Amino acid sequence: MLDARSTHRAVRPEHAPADHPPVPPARTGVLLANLGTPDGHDYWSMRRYLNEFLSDKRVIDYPAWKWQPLLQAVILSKRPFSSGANYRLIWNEELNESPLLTITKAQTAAIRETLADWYGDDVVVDFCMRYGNPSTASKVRQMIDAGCQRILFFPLYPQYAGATTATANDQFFRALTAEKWQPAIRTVPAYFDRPDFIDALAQSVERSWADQPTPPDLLVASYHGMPRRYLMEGDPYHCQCQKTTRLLRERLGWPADRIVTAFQSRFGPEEWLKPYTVEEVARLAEKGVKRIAVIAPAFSADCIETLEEINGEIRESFEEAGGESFTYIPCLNDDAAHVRALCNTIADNLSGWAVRAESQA
Ligand SMILES: C=CC1=C(C)c2cc3[nH]c(cc4nc(cc5[nH]c(cc1n2)c(C)c5CCC(=O)O)C(CCC(=O)O)=C4C)c(C)c3C=C
Ligand SMILES: [Fe+2]
Ligand SMILES: [Fe+2]
Repeated sequence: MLDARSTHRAVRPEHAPADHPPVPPARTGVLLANLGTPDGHDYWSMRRYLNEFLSDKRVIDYPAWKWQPLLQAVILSKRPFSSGANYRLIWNEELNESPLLTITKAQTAAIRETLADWYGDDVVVDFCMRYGNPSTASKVRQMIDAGCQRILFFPLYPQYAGATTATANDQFFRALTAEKWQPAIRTVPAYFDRPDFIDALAQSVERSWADQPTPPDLLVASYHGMPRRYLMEGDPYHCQCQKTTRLLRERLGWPADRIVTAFQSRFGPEEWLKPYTVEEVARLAEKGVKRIAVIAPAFSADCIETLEEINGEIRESFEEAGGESFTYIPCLNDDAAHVRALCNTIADNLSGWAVRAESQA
């Protein structure tokens, strides 16, 4: 939804004949993007969503002649059931939507409110998904209808990956090909190394430590994985994840051995980035580590990979190997320090496009 407080009205230009289309006053759009969500956890909703997701060449780069028969005949006949059952465990029944959608709506509302204070109604804020709804194309259309002659596109992934940031940008640029009047465009790059983002992560760790009478022995930073081959072919995601851990550790003032980096969510037969979180937590427990906390710094919002995989499968792996206390530190979601860091990131990238009310005064 675009900003309801808007006073902007479309008008017909003075020179124009009666049938000239109305031209809305110029505005700037900020379009947030996250990964996606099925419309429901039933078989067909899951199949539609997974088909769109797993047919994306940025995610799975095998040639279509090799991959599509396997995807259509084997994977999409089974995975919609198993994934659907996992979604059912975490589904927001009240709103009938996935947690990722609920949280993205809350983030958007909080960012909209802050940017309205900073820029008034010249800047409109909305969100879209790469897969599923609301689609990127539908939101690009709405923004152009609302008069956005400039759009700042912001994929909500702290670290760059071809499978996330680049494919979100691809979809955005594809949507623009349908538009007669293409707005000026900027895309927001990875923001994992911003001090305000690292500070928001560190505060969430400090809160978790303060909440427990006996603090955890160590922190596992668990990032979504990807095939190791993608790293070898030039994807910087691995390095940006490692650097995120280092910056977080430095901000916390901790020694190197108090944080472990690991990668989760392996999919398919290839080797992925290692160590695998599910194995690493078991190894730690076998070595005698009794208390761990897990944080997921690659996810800007909790989703199936955090709520179900980390807090389910990975927790079980630790406990079965002898671990005693497992704390999951939630994603930053609509936490105030996170919203502030995202708004600062947006403001930096809007420089020269929009003027903040404070500096106008
Ligand atoms: C945070 C960064 C992410 C990277 C990097 C990433 C790479 C990547 N993912 C797959 C395959 C799957 N991803 C799945 C879910 C999923 N992935 C991310 C983020 C990243 N993926 C998120 C936020 C989610 C959760 C979405 C949600 O709706 O909650 C899944 C599970 C799909 C399912 O069964 O529901 C798969 C499979 C690959 C192959 C890949 C690297 C190339
Ligand atoms: Fe993924
Ligand atoms: Fe690296």
